[in-house]
Amino acid sequence: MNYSRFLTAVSAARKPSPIRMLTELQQRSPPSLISLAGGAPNPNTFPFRSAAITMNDGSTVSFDEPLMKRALQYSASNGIPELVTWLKSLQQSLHNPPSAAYSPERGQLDLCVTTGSQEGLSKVFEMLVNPGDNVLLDAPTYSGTLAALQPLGCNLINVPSDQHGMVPAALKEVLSRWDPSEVHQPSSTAPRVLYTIPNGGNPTGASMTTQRKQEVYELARLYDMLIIEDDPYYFLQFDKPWTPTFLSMDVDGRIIRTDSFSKILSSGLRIGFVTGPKPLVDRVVLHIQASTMHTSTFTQLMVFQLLQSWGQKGFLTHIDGVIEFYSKQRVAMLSSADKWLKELAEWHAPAAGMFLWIKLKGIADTQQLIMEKALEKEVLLVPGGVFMINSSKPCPYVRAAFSISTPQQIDEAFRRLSLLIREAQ
Ligand SMILES: Cc1ncc(COP(=O)(O)O)c(CNc2cc3ccccc3n(O)c2=O)c1O
Repeated sequence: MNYSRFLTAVSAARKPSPIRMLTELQQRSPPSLISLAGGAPNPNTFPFRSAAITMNDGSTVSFDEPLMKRALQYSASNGIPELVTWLKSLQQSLHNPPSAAYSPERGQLDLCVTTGSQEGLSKVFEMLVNPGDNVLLDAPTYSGTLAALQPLGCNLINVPSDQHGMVPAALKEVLSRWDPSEVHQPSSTAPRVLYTIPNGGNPTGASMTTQRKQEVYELARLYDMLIIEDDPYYFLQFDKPWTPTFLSMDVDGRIIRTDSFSKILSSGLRIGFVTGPKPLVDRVVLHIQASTMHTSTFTQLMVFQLLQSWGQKGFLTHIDGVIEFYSKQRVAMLSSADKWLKELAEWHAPAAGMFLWIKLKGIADTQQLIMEKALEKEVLLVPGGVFMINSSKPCPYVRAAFSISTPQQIDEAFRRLSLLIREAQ
C-alpha cells in the first residue's frame, strides 16, 4: 500500500518532537543514566501520595508511592507500553489480523491509545481528509463523526444502508462514477476514505453482516480506499459468535479501527485505541505529540492494572455481564415499543449497541416535535435530523437509548411519546 497518497499536507508535515524522543530514549535507558534533558516536573513536589480503587468484586487497584509518582508523570504519546502490549494481544486474539505479520512499510499492524475513540476519530479524519475530498459514509451516522468531519470542508457522500448496514450494491453504484484504473491520477476525485459503524450503529442500531463486509472490503481494494471501522459497540453484540471485523479480513493493511472502553469499562476515563497500519498510526501519534501529548498516565495505569488482573478471559467475562444488562434493557424497550407505538411508528430490533431508531408515522420531521412538544410531555429523545449529513432536511426518525433509564421509565417514556405522536398526527 502507498500510504502517502492518503495523507493531508498537514499530516505529512508532522515531525517527531525532539523532546518527546529524548523522553522516550531516557525511559528506555538504564537507571544509571543521568538526564538533565527532559523538562519533566519533579514528582516529589506532587501532593498526591497513593490511591486504592475498590472494584465491584471487592478487589483493589492500588497505586503505591512509586507507582503514583509514575502515574502522575508524563508518558509515551502512543500509550504506556504495558497497556499497548495488552491491547495488541487482545486485537490479535479477537481479530487475528493478517497485517500483524507484515513489515512496517507493508502496513504492519500497530496500535496507539487515545483519549476516547472520539480523539482517535478526529485525528484520523484530520490525517486523511482535505477540503473538497469526497468521503463515503452511511448516514444516518454518529453526530460526533459529523462534527469532526464537516468542518474539514469535505464532501460527504451517503452510501444507502438498511438494518444490516451499508448496502454493497449501493456502494458499487456510488463508486461507478469513477474508473478504478484512474484513481491514482493526481486529478482524480475518487473517494479515498470510507467510514462506517459496523456494529450496533449509532443511531440506527444496524449491524453489518460478514458477507456485506467482505463485499465492501473488495470494493475498497478495487478503488484503493481506506476503511475507518468505528466500532465502539463491538463488545455490545447480543449474540455470539461476534461478527468478524473488517480488521480480521484486512489482507492489504487498509483498515483503521477505532475501539473504545467507554461502553464496557468507563466513559469518563476516556480510553480508546486506534489500530491500523504502522505508517498511519505513526501519523496519529505525531498529532498526539503536538496536541494532548498522551492520554492520562494515571488512567492508563488504572485500566492496565485491572486488565492485567483480569486477563483476556476475565475481560471477556466482564463483557458478558455488560451484554446481559443491555440485552435485558433492549427487551424492555422493544416490549414497551410494541405496547405503546405499534400503530404509530416502525423500528428494527438492534443486534448490538444501545439505541433504537424509530420512524414516527405521519410526521415529516421530528425536530420541532421533540425539541418543543416532547419537553412539555417530559420525555426526551434525539431528533433524527442531527444524525443526517444535511441536518436541516426533514427527518421522521428519533433515536431512543436504552442504556440509562429503567424498564419502568422506558415504558412511561414511550407512553408519553405515544400521546405526543397522536396529538401531532
Ligand atoms: C459510533 C461512535 N463512535 C465514537 C464514539 C465516541 O466514544 P468515546 O470512545 O467515548 O470517545 C461514540 C460515542 N457516542 C456518544 C457519546 C456521547 C457522549 C456524551 C453524551 C451523549 C453521547 N452520545 O449520545 C453518543 O452517541 C459513538 O457512538
